[in-house]
Amino acid sequence: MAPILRTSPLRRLGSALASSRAALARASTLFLWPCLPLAAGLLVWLAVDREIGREQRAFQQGMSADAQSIAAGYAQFLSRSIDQIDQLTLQLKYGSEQGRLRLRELAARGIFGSPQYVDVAIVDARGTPVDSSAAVPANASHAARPYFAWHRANISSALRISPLEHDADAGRPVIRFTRRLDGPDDDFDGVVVVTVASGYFSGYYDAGTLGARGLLAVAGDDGMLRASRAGSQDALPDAALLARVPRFDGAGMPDGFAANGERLLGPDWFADGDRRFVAWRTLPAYPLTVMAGVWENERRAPLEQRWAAWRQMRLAGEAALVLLSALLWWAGRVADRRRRRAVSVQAAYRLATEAGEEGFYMLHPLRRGGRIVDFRVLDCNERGAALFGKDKSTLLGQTISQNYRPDDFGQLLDSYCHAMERGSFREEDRFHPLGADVPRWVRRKVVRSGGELAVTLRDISDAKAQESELIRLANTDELTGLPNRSWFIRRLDATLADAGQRGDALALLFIDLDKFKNVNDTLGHSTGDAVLQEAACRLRQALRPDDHVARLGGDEFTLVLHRIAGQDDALRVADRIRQAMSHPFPAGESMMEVGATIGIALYPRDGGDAETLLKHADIAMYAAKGERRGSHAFYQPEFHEVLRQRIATERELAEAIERDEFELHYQPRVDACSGRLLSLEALVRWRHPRRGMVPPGEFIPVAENTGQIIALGALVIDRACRQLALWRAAGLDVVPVSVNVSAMQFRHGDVHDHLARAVSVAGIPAELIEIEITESAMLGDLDLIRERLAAIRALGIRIAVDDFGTGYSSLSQLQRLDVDVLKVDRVFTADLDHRPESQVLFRAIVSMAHALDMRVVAEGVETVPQAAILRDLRCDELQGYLVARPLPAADAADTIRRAASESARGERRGLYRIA
Ligand SMILES: Nc1nc2c(ncn2[C@@H]2O[C@@H]3COP(=O)(O)O[C@H]4[C@@H](O)[C@H](n5cnc6c(=O)[nH]c(N)nc65)O[C@@H]4COP(=O)(O)O[C@H]3[C@H]2O)c(=O)[nH]1
Repeated sequence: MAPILRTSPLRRLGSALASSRAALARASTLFLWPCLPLAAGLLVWLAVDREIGREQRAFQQGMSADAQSIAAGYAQFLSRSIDQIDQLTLQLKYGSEQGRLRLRELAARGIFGSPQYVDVAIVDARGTPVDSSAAVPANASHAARPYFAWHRANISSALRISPLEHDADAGRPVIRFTRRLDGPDDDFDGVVVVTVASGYFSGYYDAGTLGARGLLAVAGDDGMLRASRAGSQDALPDAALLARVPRFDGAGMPDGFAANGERLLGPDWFADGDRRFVAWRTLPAYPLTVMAGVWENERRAPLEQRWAAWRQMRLAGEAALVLLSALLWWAGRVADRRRRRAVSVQAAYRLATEAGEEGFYMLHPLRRGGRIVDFRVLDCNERGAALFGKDKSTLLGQTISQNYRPDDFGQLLDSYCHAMERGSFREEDRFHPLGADVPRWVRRKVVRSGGELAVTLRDISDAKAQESELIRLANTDELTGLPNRSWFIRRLDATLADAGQRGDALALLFIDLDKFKNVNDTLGHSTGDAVLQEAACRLRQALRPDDHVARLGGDEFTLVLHRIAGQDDALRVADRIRQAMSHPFPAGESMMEVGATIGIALYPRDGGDAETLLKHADIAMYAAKGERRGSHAFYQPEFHEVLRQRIATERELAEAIERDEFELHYQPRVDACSGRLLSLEALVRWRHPRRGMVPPGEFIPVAENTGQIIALGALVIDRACRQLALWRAAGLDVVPVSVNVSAMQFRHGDVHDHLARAVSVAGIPAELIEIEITESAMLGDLDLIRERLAAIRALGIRIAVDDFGTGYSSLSQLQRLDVDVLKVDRVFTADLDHRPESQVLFRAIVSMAHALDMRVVAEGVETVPQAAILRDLRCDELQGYLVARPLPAADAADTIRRAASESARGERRGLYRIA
């Protein structure tokens, strides 16, 4: 009985957790995994950007620092240089004002030897150079020059620095540093002019720090350049590099330029359209501002290359990550589709099986160290849970090991692991979970589904039971309970294979019940069945425990004797069986002798396979039966000939009946006292075309076995009636003729009709015919038999019981059947003259028969003493060789004639004479 357990809150929480876990797993598959590469890509992207940005900043800072330090150094250099020039102009001023100055001499002494000095001159108040370090043209005048005018107009002794000028004599740009000369009254007395090549100021340019296209420039407060250098080439035209010159006049600094500063100036500042990082410093003592510009492109180029390489690598990496993401997304979708399909299949399957016969389970493998050690029930239907004697909520979440005994679990685990590896398996197996009282049979189907196992169980116990029953029925003879032919053949094959391997000998006995046909024909099938059951029982008892007996069909049995030492073992068993079968069998209300004939084949002598052995044992049985019923025979190859003969006889007999190759002989029956001819018994003979006259003992059993006896019997009746008609037509004073009717013929049922027809066709009185039927034909359904006999008697035909004493009919039974004549079997006659008890028996038969109003005929009377005794015993009629042998029709006619003439003469000699 299944334990009833309610769903616990914990279990509900568990299933909620399980479903959210599944949703999480799905979200991971569909979104998380594909997003991870994208996120990684984004991080890489940002990291590269960040690094590039950091490098850019560092680069700018570097450029700024460089530009500033260059500008600072340049400012110092320029301040120092101008300081020197300032000092020089002061000295010249004082020297000139004191009249001690001789510039040419100083120049000659190399005072102005520095290359920056283009010229140093003293100009008088009219503008005429009065002294000069260089040669002065005759008409040279400074009067028109801006600085001259300025000094004349301004009473200032400060140093004046001119804008950049082109000195035609020097052929290069120059800057003139001038200072006013004062006269004694501080009136204007001229100007000291120091002309310096502007290239001197830009000589500070260092390609190592400023690069190939860096900038050095000096601008005045007036916004005009004093010196300029772009790159390593010092060339005034390069001053054009600065498209715009910032004004550093300290008064409000346009464009946001402070006195000292730095800035990245864009393309609009430079004629070449490039950008430079420019730092500037205003000289504290002079109205000049120096500018140092670092060319960004040059510095930036290697960095740009590196950044470009980084960006390319990043792009490739991003592409790979996007691809990976797409792949993961695609794989996720496929996996999700598969999982959903599996889930929907699972759901559909569960739905389908929910109301069905099958138990359904989804099992999740549990691993330890990578090895599957158990399975957990993820899902199941109610039917599946019921197979374990549980309700579904209880079984869910449990492991298989919780539900099986250790041994069963071990086997099942192996099978399930096998399915996890191979994909699927199906089997039929005993199913005995813990809690189940009895094991059941199940058909188990196991299919791997994703990482889990889908298992279905169908209870096939009923089908198995039916199958076993069918197998049992297929292998068992229902009537006797013995194994049947097909089981026996299979078993025999296996037994022979075993015996062959071990070198054993065995015997196969083929047993045929001798008179079974008779029982069946006369007593009906139910009696026949009882005889077969009794025979089976006796056979079982006659066997050793490990020998096998089977019913092949009909009245044929077979048995195998294992491991026999020799032929004698088989002989002993055969004797025991014959003995067992020789006892009378209960047949209806009486007993009946049946007996058995046995054919024996030995392995390996008579055959190596089941079919051959069985055939040879059958042939041996046939041969034994041909020899004598109730005997046995070991198989001999010559038996084939016997069998062949028998088959030939059956065929020939059929042809003989068709061609009517039979004739009747007639054996007289005479009065026991007078010897007068009373009747004739018609006995059939087969006039065989080759073999000559064949006695009935050779073909009547064959005809009975094959059923040909019915046609043959009809033929005999016709022939006897015709003969009587002929004899009557020939004027003979005929006596009644008795005809043998076999048990089968009688049971067949149309004897009455045929007799009536034959008598009528022949045109003879029915009283001329008598039928002889054996005791065995009278056994069975007495009412039916009496009915039939009464109908025959109603025609006027008398009934005689043939071979009385060999069967088990009783006289009282015969009385009920209204029998007219009792023919006592010749075995009783034969014993009369030497066994006194036979006479006692005979006397009893006679007196009882007479009491029942029956006449008694003694068969097989061969001797005069027998006849004498019989007469003394008040036997009514005699038949036997003593009187006459069965006679051909012509001889029988003579006998009739003789008997009639004797009768007419009133002689009382009769056909025989008792001494
Ligand atoms: N040893 C010995 N034998 C004697 C003596 N007197 C008669 N016989 C034999 O005993 C048999 C008597 O016939 P049955 O008992 O009906 O026994 C018959 C009968 O059962 C059967 N049979 C013969 N003709 C027919 C027939 O037309 N129909 C049927 N159903 N059976 C027949 O064949 C059996 C044998 O017939 P038969 O060979 O003709 O053998 C006959 C006969 O020749 C004697 O003094 N000593």
